[in-house]
Amino acid sequence: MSDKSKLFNLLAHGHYASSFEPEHDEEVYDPKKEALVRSMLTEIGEDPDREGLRRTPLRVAKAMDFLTSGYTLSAEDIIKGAVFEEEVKEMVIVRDIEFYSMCEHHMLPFFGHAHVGYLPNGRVVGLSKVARVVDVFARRLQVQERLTNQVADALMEHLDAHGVAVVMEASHTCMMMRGVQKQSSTTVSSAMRGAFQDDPRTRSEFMAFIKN
Ligand SMILES: Nc1nc2c(ncn2[C@@H]2O[C@H](COP(=O)(O)OP(=O)(O)OP(=O)(O)O)[C@@H](O)[C@H]2O)c(=O)[nH]1
Ligand SMILES: [Zn+2]
Repeated sequence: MSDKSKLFNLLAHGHYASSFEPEHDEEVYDPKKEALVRSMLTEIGEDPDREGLRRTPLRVAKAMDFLTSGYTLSAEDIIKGAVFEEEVKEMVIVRDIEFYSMCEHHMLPFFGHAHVGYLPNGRVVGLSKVARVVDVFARRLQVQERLTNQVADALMEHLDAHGVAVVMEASHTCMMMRGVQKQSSTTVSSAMRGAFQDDPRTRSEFMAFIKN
């Protein structure tokens, strides 16, 4: 423990609490990622050793791991862990599921809402799992269209549904903060499978539900 830490602990706690460390300079989370972030900071003309940036490589490494945690998750496991036999014949819709993803071109966030519907085939899935499946694919480097398709295909395959519909609406910060700099434009993508693709009335019913 440094002399400064000892003094801090003495003032704060009246003793040298060895478990309490006001400074965490030595904490290492992922040396390779942290070294990359440190280089990036240097390359953009920053001083990675100034106080505000000292723990930034570690924070960025942790944030990147969270934002790309979808690579380590399986939509199949999530869906199959909460499928229930249920004779439901009507469409089920989970709408306005917030999501945050990162575009693979600029590694900048895009975010918005997903609307997911399916026509059960004797089985329903726990509702939270629909939102979890969105996150499994959103927490990766993505393009919005692929993300939309992956959510639809995973549900179609593992739920054995009569049909699945996914509509995603998103704002892309790579189009807002830089590049073309359009603040208000949003992108809508859709993926229709089974009955939602084959039957215009089924598709219209879904579209009407998500508009309200
Ligand atoms: N289709 C699709 N395009 C995306 C998505 N996210 C980002 N893009 C686009 O990917 C394209 C990459 O184009 P490039 O010309 O290689 O990159 P750039 O020079 O940075 O382009 P600008 O953004 O126009 O400055 C851009 O048009 C982005 O708007 C996405 O989710 N789907
Ligand atoms: Zn982008």
